[in-house]
Amino acid sequence: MEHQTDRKPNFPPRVLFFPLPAQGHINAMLHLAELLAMADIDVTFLNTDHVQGQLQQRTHIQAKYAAYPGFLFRTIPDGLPKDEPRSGEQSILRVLNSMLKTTKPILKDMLLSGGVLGSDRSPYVTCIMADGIFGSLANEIGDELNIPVIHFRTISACCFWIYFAIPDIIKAGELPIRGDEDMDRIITRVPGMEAILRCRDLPSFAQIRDVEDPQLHRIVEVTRQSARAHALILNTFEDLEGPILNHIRTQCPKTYTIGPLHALLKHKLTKRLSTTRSSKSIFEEDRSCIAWLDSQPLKSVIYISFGSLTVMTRDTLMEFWHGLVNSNKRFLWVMREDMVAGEDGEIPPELVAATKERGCLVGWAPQEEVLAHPSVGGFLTHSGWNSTLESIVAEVPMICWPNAIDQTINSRYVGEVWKVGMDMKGHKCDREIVAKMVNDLMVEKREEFQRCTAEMARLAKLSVDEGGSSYCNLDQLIEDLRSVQQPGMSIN
Ligand SMILES: O=c1ccn([C@@H]2O[C@H](COP(=O)(O)OP(=O)(O)O[C@H]3O[C@H](CO)[C@@H](O)[C@H](O)[C@H]3O)[C@@H](O)[C@H]2O)c(=O)[nH]1
Ligand SMILES: C[C@H]1CC[C@@H]2C(C(=O)O)=CO[C@@H](O)[C@@H]21
Repeated sequence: MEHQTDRKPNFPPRVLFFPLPAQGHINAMLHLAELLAMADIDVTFLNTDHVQGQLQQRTHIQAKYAAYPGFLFRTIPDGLPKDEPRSGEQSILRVLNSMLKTTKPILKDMLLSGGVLGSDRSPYVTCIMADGIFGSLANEIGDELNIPVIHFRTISACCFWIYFAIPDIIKAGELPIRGDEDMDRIITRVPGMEAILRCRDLPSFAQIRDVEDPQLHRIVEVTRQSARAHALILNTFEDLEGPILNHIRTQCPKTYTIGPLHALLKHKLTKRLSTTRSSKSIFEEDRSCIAWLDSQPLKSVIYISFGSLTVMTRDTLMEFWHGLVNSNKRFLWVMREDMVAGEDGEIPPELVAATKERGCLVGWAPQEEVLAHPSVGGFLTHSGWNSTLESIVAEVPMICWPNAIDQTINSRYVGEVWKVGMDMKGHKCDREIVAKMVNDLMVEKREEFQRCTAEMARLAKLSVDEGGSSYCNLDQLIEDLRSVQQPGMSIN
């Protein structure tokens, strides 16, 4: 069989997407993959066997993307036994570590075997679009096979930049954190964030008590690898994170900001008069909540979702529930079946019963549609990056209950910089606080937030409209992908 490395030039470009197998990563990368497909760039979307199985079971993804002639799904093992649990934050770290150990030779083999990742019209991968968290692995493969690599990091620019700055923070003696009483100390060594960043706002992996922490060092290393990539893509927009992006570009000059990607995709699909929406979720979407929302008054409902990975104790869940009930507001709550930790994880039946009056519980919602619904007036969120962007676009103010990863810094920016919501971090998560914050968001401070959410939503929409920064950056990225050096001229 012909090798990728033996190939003759002049085939059309084909971009290989390689996301971390987690919902927030798959969503963002599928949005971009579709945008490229719309621009006649062929795409191979590489999912793990496990994720592709879930998507096939719960969505019409294969049929939907078959509408794009050069769009292929391919799969790769994640290296874990078939029956190993893969839900929740700890599990995704296990999956990540397993893939970092096992994937490289398999992926390299796939790339070397002509046609495995391509089709007749474009048999060879001309660019690897790797999730930034796979950045080191992807750079190694790119170097060895002479294929350009672009990193798509699905977190906020703020979080990316903090990881980049960690060695300087440590050198300046501002890390480690020295106990709980240290959490309000300001970290001054991140350029562009000199006065805003407290220890408690650092990404969770950076809230270390030991500077040798191996997990943090792996994340810092992978982040710094983006400076070696052909380009870096961030799902953000200039008017949101401009000052930080200027700093990032001192290290990663070719940084494309093309977000909010879901809004850019929607804009382009609408222009094509193609507005049918379909699920991309590895969870079973329950659309009954849309009918429920249809029967609620304007902006009366608070929507609650903690994303695809958050796990909480039953006690925390009960505090949220009592707080919501005591707030007297209507609520729509996404309660994943794997969301409550421990064996006692079943949703309390009394919760389900009492909620019926003024609430609606679903296992997984069509979130973009929910946030855009006129009945929704607030969002209690874990501050995952996709949820944050979706809320900004929908002009819905947030209460942030960040749990881990980048959520701690995203929530700080939501509360203190963009002023489109309130940060619960640092407050005890009890029913009084929850009820008060819900009331503040939905009633007392509603008008105050409205001004900022309306302005930020306006800027987000401008960025994805024709001539806007993200719209133009996507065009440049497409040009770049069409012109990147054809691979396969040599094996290093
Ligand atoms: O009922 C639901 C709940 C969520 N979503 C969607 O699922 C995605 C969730 O993504 P995100 O908000 O980013 O949260 P996580 O699933 O927790 O994402 C992980 O990945 C993100 C991107 O790297 C990080 O920002 C988060 O911290 C990390 O937990 C969003 O697009 C939501 O619209 C639904 O469609 N239905
Ligand atoms: C499992 C988490 C490890 C870090 C990943 C990440 C990142 O890009 O830093 C973001 O979200 C999480 O899903 C990933």
